Amino acid sequence: MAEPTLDVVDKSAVGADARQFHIGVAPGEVSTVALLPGDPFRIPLIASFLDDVVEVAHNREHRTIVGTYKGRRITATSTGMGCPSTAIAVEELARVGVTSFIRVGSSAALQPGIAPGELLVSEGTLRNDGTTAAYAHPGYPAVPDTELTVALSRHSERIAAAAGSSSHRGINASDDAFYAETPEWIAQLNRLGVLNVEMESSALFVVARLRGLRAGMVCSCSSNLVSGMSLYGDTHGLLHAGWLRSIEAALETAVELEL
Ligand SMILES: O=P(O)(O)O[C@H]1O[C@H](CO)[C@@H](O)[C@H]1O
Ligand SMILES: O=c1cc[nH]c(=O)[nH]1
Repeated sequence: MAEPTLDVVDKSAVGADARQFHIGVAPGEVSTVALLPGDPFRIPLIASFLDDVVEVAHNREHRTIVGTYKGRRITATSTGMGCPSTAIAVEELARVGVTSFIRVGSSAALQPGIAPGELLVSEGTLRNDGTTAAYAHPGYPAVPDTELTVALSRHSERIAAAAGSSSHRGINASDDAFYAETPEWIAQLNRLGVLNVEMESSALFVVARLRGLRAGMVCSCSSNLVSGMSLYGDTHGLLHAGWLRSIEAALETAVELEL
């Protein structure tokens, strides 16, 4: 029997000029820079810094707004949790015109002396995720844009210090499985000097590099996994204050670098 002829789809060429399938955004509706929280319910926090805010779309976990900060157009889109939905958000935002991305997330500290609400700026990500394995060799580094990271770190340090808090910079890990972070894994990351762990930056940095885009990340510390400080403690107010400082640092970076 003859093999059926397949008309195989090339996804790299799909939908570049259309309303995007997952995020629901069309070309021309967003700015060149996007802030990326994980949680759609954190989009209003970003909106509180902006003027003339418009909601562009809210489809699945991806809520998108556009507004202005100090005269610069700013987009914010929630990625949802984890690398699969983050890779989709970055791919689709790039198709509609975004060229720079700053993740404003939450993350658990892996070194002693870091408290909830302190800021954590990424200098690179240990890729403990499955999504980026589909994109690149295991040795391919997940690294943020250097110029963006230097500016983001400077603004984070200034804004944290003004509030009597701190900002740290270093290598973080991206895990896929929040509840499979065993004590052994946490101790191993700590011994490697890894500063913090979250779940999205691996995809953000790898996809951004492969597509010629700029990316960076600043997180608010949610808990400290080597100081017995659990997520379920009374730290939400501190985490929230850190989110506000991380958003301000990201916005100042976007203005300074004209992203
Ligand atoms: O608060 P966000 O930005 O979602 O970040 C962190 O919180 C979630 C886990 O609780 C993961 O998405 C992790 O990366
Ligand atoms: O991956 C993560 C993110 C936040 N907190 C954790 O404990 N793990």
